[in-house]
Amino acid sequence: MLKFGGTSVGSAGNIRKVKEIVKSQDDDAIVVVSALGGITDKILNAAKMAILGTDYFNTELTMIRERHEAVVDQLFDGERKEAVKEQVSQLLDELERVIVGVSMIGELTDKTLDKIGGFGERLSSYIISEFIDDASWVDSSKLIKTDSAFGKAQVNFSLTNTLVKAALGEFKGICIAPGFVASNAEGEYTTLGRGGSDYTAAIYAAALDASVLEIWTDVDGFMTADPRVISKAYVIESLSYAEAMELSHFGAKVIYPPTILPVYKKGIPTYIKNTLNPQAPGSLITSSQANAKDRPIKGISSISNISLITVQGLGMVGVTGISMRLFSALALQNINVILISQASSENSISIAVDTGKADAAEQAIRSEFEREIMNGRINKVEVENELSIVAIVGENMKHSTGIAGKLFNTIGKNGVNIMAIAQGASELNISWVVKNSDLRKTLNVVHESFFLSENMEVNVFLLGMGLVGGNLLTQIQQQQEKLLKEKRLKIKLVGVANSRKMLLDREGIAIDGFRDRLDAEGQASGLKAYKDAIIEMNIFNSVFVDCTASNESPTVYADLLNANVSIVTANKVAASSDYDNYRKLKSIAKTKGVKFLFETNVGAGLPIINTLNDLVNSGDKILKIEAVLSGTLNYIFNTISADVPLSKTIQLAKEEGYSEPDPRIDLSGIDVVRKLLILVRESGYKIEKEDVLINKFIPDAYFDGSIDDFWANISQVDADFEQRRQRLEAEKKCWRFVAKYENGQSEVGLQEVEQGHPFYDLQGSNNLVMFTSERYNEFPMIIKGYGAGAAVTAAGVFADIIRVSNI
Ligand SMILES: NC(=O)C1=CN([C@@H]2O[C@H](COP(=O)(O)OP(=O)(O)OC[C@H]3O[C@@H](n4cnc5c(N)ncnc54)[C@H](OP(=O)(O)O)[C@@H]3O)[C@@H](O)[C@H]2O)C=CC1
Ligand SMILES: N[C@@H](CC=O)C(=O)O
Repeated sequence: MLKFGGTSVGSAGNIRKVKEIVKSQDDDAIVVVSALGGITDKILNAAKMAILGTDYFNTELTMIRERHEAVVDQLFDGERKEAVKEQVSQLLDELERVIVGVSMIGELTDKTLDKIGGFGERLSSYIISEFIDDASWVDSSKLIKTDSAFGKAQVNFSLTNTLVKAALGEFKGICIAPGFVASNAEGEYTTLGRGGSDYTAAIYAAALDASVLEIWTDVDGFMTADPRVISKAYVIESLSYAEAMELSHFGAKVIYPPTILPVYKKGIPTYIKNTLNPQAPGSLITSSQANAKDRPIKGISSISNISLITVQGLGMVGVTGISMRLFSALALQNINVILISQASSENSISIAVDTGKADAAEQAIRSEFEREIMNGRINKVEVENELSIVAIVGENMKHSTGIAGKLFNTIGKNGVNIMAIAQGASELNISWVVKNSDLRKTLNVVHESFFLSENMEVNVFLLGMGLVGGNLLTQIQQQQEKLLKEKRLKIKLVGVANSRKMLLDREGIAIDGFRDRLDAEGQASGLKAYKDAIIEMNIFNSVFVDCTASNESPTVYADLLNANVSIVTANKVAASSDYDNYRKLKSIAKTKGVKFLFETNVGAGLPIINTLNDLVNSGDKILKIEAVLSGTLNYIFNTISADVPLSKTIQLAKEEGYSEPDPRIDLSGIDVVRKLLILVRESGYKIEKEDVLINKFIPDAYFDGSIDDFWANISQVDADFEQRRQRLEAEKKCWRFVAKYENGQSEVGLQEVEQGHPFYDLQGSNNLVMFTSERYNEFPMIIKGYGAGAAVTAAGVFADIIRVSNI
């Protein structure tokens, strides 16, 4: 038993493929076909136009005729072509007569719609039966008998089975049959519902005890999720009837849901195959038990444009019959309830319905419970629109504990609000309601967290692509493949911005040539615009990476954290801002389950903050911090000599990429104050920058003007410094800019350090931190190494980004 859908028969080229597939069968075959893709919509549209009294229906009819004639022209030659055309033309004339009739009497009943709705299948099945040599044709409308519920008739299976068996039970060869069409006891046309051709094929398959049913469509099979939303979705090799039924109900439009029941009852294996890619293995639906090794969930599906109606009232508690009245009222209005969720207190019940039916549903409920609403026993009938239902489906969920916990934890961490939840006792399906705007993110996060996808993805929004940001991108580019291969971690750049422009692409921005693309395609930016765009994009596992030295960029952190975007920052401004702000940011991150990481704020790529956190978290108490924390200053004091004056060393530190974009931040001691503040705070103490004593070594006057003034004047201090340097050299001492915290006292300043002191041999731009703690007391813990430089800093930022992924 084979069935080909609208796209599969949508053109002459595809019909040729259908013929090849059918001919390659080594058994007898009944082949059910849909109308040429899009034709049924056109027919129904023509009818609707006719009743509206517009002539547009003629245009639709002409297009329908031309499409069929073109297919016939391409498939047939000579006399055969003329004969087929003639037959097709007669069917189209008949269709036209009915539609003209509709236009004349101005009435379009469900019965008429059923009469004309099946013309597409009658036409396509006739053309294909003529095109496949030796194929016969059978009229499904004579064999599939239904009641008279025009539009979505119910099949009379006992009569249908008898008729199908009588007509085709002994059939040998290839027989083509139209899908979708049926008839009632009076012989009037009925139809099986949109998508009903699948159902037709399943009805034939079950009646004839077919060895297999193949549904040929335009996708490779049931996918783990909608591939238009989740690029990593892949084909599910095999699934049970129950799983297929659940997935198709929840929006996976691969198969028409009623199709499953007849084949399930007879245990007929059913394949979903792709006509346009026949070699692909497809999906197999069988009754075989789920394999214990299978993933707990097979697929994720969703339905959009849902409304949630909540009926609430203390007067509902313990009152029998409320649910019965609610659902009867809806059933009377022919309203399908897609999801039900009830609080165990019985104080409220929420139902999800198609938004198109929401008004009618609300009215039905209000009128059914008019008395209870009047007397206050029911105090709320609330309708929320623009929602979606998401469902995860898998037989193996019942063998795995913690699925729901993991599911809702992951969704929650990504800031998606769940508005209602339903899970059947069979544990085959967990469904929940989210806002339409959260749908894409929800699907991605769920797909990812259940490892339906091979890789974990972290989506990076970068701010600032100067020295550190630029190096970071190069490192990501170099390491991307290895991380993907060995850690299954995909670092995806989805946004870049500098102070002028931003470039955003949820599918990923190639790092090669991104600067040119930012210039050419980037939109005008600003911090607020970039932040709003990030929140608006609402991408799962997002991280905002701040590689600027901006005082303003930290002002967007709180909003981003609140929107469940993690922050990784090389910028020290936030963590060294007011203590309350620092605490607030940490607290939002904690509440939202996202990360606020700033390891590079102290010692660049050195593992200082993480080590400090480990000490404190494991119960140690920091008693004293002594540190050289400025790469720039250490470099300056290691480089200054009789030949290289102070002003030149500052310039060199900038060129080496050690200094802040504005080196006055280093020279004034502000950079070290920021770092000390962060260390003291991370040690668990409250401190503000005003609490730190600064002993400056360059007079304030040099920092007051513009940066150009600074560069123009700074050489004035060279002579004095050279004198002081000579004295120091004679005393075999060196300068170190030291930060110190002890007993609540904090200070930073220039110190003259003697040989033998741990700071004395600190070379180049290195940093050194000594933590004296309760545990590391007699011998303090020392962390030492490069404390500045774009490459090591970028590596530290990179490590923080990887930390966000928790791998
Ligand atoms: N160098 C080092 O050793 C270390 C540096 N850091 C920190 O790393 C950060 C970056 O330093 P570095 O790479 O040297 O700086 P750069 O000056 O080289 O780069 C800064 C980048 O930030 C962008 N930028 C500046 N202001 C804004 C803004 N308001 N909005 C958007 N983008 C902005 C700049 O863009 P535009 O060109 O448009 O102005 C530029 O792309 C600093 O906070 C520094 O303290 C931390 C540890 C060590
Ligand atoms: N400018 C800073 C860079 C690292 O934080 C320094 O010199 O240490």
